[in-house]
Amino acid sequence: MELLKLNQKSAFTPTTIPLPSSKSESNRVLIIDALTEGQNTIENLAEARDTQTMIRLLQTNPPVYDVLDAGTTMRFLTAYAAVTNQNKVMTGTARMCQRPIGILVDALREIGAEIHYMNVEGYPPLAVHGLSEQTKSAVKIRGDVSSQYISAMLMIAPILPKGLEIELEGKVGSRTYIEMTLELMAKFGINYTWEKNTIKVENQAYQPTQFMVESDWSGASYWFSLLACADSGQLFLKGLKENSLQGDSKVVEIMSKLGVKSSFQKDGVLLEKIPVEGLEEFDFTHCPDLAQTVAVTCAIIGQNSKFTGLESLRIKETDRIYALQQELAKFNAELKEIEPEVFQVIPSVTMPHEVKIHTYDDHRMAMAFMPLLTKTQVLIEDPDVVNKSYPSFWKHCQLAGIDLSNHES
Ligand SMILES: O=C(O)C1=C[C@@H](OP(=O)(O)O)[C@@H](O)[C@H](O)C1
Ligand SMILES: C=C(OP(=O)(O)O)C(=O)O
Repeated sequence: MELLKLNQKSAFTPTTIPLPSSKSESNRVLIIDALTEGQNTIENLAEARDTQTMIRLLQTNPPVYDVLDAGTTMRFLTAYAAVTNQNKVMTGTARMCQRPIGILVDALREIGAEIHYMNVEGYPPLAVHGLSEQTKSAVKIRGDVSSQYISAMLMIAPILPKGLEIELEGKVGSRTYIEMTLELMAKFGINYTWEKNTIKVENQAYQPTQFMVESDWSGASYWFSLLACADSGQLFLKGLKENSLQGDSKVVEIMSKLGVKSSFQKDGVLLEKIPVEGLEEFDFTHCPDLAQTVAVTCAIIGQNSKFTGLESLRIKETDRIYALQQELAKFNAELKEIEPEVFQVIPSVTMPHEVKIHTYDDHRMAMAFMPLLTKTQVLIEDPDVVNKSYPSFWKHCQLAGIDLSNHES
């Protein structure tokens, strides 16, 4: 077992963290680019494995699209393969084949795509046989499982001869990601309407565009957390904008209550340590990728808090609720379900001299627990797991002055 040892450190001198680019923005513009007739200029695509996998699959066009563990790549490429009328097998890691896709497959079948399950009904692997004729121009999609199904359908909508009307059914989670999809489509010349629960996109052409991918706010969240947990310090996060397309920019507001002040500058944001105001209730419905960061922060800084909107965490890279519960317990903190789907973070009161974090094939488990090094020595199992979204994460930790080394198990 590969282990990374992070030595305890609680003060940070001002440092600039370059940050990776957003994989969510990158994976959307890559699909839009593939659907555009004409030349786009896209700058700053993400180094994330999820994005590099998408680039490789689009460029090499193999008969089997193996997306590894990338949810957006699986969902977006399934819709892309259908609308471009291709025969493709869609597959991924064992975990990817346990992440549901039935809602997207149903929607694609409704508009005329031919798709078969190759193993278990509702889950990858899939055999996509394209969409030769659009049979319907309106679909209903439930919004409470994954917004990625809706984003996937929206991006192919302008290409469909009859356009597409999507009625969102029930509670809509990760709404900010649907907004990101539509705002990006608009930047590439697409008109749409979104009234109440119905989004409508007519048949129209994407326009060649110049686009620069922003830095990744989900990746930025770990640096906010580090400062929230530290005794003192300042960090400058490069390439973030105040008016972001990414819903995870909500971390600014959340962390302002947990001891981090953000000041936007021309080319990024300056983080400074301030007194904790305390916020007792957090709803992660629209920013699920921030939940682990904030849970660990609250557990470390002694902030007893209530968490809701965690439902989708169970079907991500791992069951993130279970994973958090197991790993928080290692330093005597808890994520306790106090009523159905309502959780309480009960902070740590005694800290062991060393904590070994298991990462469950989930990049966010490794990164979210890094700030624990402000209180004790930390060992991270399988540190390369960060490559999914943030391959330079440990290098950036070193830039921040963190002493880390490989450790024999
Ligand atoms: O569309 C996207 O880029 C994403 C949407 C979210 O997933 P869900 O919609 O499944 O919550 C998020 O968790 C994921 O990391 C990226
Ligand atoms: C859930 C995530 O990604 P995906 O669903 O695209 O695999 C994530 O990056 O935290």
